[in-house]
Amino acid sequence: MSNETAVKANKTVRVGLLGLGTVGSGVMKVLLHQQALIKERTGYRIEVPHILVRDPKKKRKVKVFPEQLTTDADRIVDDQDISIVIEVMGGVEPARTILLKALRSGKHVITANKELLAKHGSELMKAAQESGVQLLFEASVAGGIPVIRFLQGYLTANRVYEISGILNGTTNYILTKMEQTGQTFAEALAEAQELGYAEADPTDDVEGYDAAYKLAILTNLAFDVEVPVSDIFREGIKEIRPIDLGWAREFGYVIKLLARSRKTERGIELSVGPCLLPLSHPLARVHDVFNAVTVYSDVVGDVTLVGKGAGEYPTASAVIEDLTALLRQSGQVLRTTCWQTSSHRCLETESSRFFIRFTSAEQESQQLEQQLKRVIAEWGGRVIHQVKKEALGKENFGWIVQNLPRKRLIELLDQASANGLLSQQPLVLPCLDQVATQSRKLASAI
Ligand SMILES: NC(=O)C1=CN([C@@H]2O[C@H](COP(=O)(O)OP(=O)(O)OC[C@H]3O[C@@H](n4cnc5c(N)ncnc54)[C@H](OP(=O)(O)O)[C@@H]3O)[C@@H](O)[C@H]2O)C=CC1
Ligand SMILES: N[C@@H](CC=O)C(=O)O
Repeated sequence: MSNETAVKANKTVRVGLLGLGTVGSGVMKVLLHQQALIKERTGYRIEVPHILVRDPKKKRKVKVFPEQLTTDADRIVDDQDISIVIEVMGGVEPARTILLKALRSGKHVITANKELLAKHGSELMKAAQESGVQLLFEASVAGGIPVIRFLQGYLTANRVYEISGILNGTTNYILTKMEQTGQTFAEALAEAQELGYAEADPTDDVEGYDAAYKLAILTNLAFDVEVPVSDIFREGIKEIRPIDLGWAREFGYVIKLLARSRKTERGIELSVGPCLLPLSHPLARVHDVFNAVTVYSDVVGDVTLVGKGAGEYPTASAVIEDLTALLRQSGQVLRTTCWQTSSHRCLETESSRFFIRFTSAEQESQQLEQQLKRVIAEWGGRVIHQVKKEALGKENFGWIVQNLPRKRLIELLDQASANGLLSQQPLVLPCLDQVATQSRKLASAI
């Protein structure tokens, strides 16, 4: 049915909503406030008869009728008049079971749940394909940025070689606040939670799991491989201190939690972790809750998409885009070649420069500095930037070391620690000075 015919026929579509937290409330508010616009553009009026929640008595951020709320998922899945289910409840179970049931009973599914997709995407996609319905998930990666649609629907004649991006809003917000306002990690995290950016368990954000789930989804779409999340090299930001952010800037860098997936001759390099980006890097200016994804492909070259990566409205916007795409019947044009398993090797991203921060034990500063520099030189490495700061009789050192692999640096610092020369856990972070040179080389071969 064309939009015009649908408008004339006053068509209504009934949607079941699973979850009424940050994202669910945003979805309801957008459906309410943009009702006329959505109807004008799709021809449909949208009704949400049932919303699944855990606690119907809880105070809500959006006005809903008590009879809309339910704790029984079957009221949605078994309702023949509901043709689309939106899942914004999070977690693996019971979301997985409910969505499989919904797909198998012929309902289209829209989800923002990256953990579920990263862990059970192939199972859900198979159920959708077998039932001839759509599984859409734009909101699962980078909030309001249309990166899923870009990978599924735009790069048909391109081969993607690399994806790198800031995929977690909470950690980008924390790092930005720690550097720009001097807030502590705990203060900045509390603000990110208050603003609705963080996951129900913020460990997922700060330990890099959330970004790893998103990277697994993007890798799947870009390279047609199913990557187990456990194969992704992952580090979080809990060890980053304001001193690291300050020193990085002194050396001409900014620290970001970067997610990277890169096709190489040896396999796919995948990593999520804090790293130093040169201030001239396109992602170095992406702050606060903003996310950015750069996709390197052979025909189009580099494309960077930037936007808000978390929060009520940017995420709701992506959910509603999936919904309106379904209503305009444009879901079918998307490539569905995702979640195919093929052989691949997951490797850690390599780097030729590392930032190290270490603290001497009392009275050991000089010996430590000399010993580390001697061993670094013996192993063929070089300290190219250095700074130090004394505090309470101990010396904090920040160095940029060139030409030594991470493994060697960790070995070196572990040895110093075993010899009683260090007083705290040291930090080792890669510097990403070169942007996708491998991809550029391959791209130029076409
Ligand atoms: N927040 C964000 O910025 C973004 C979130 N996402 C994803 O969207 C999803 C939702 O996130 P968010 O809105 O922040 O989460 P919230 O924790 O704010 O909301 C979750 C909602 O789901 C309901 N719920 C959770 N578990 C159950 C259950 N077992 N049975 C019934 N209801 C349940 C909760 O009910 P009740 O209210 O009664 O407790 C709540 O309404 C997650 O997958 C998240 O990763 C994706 C992009 C951005
Ligand atoms: N917790 C996530 C929410 C969006 O995916 C984030 O901070 O990016």
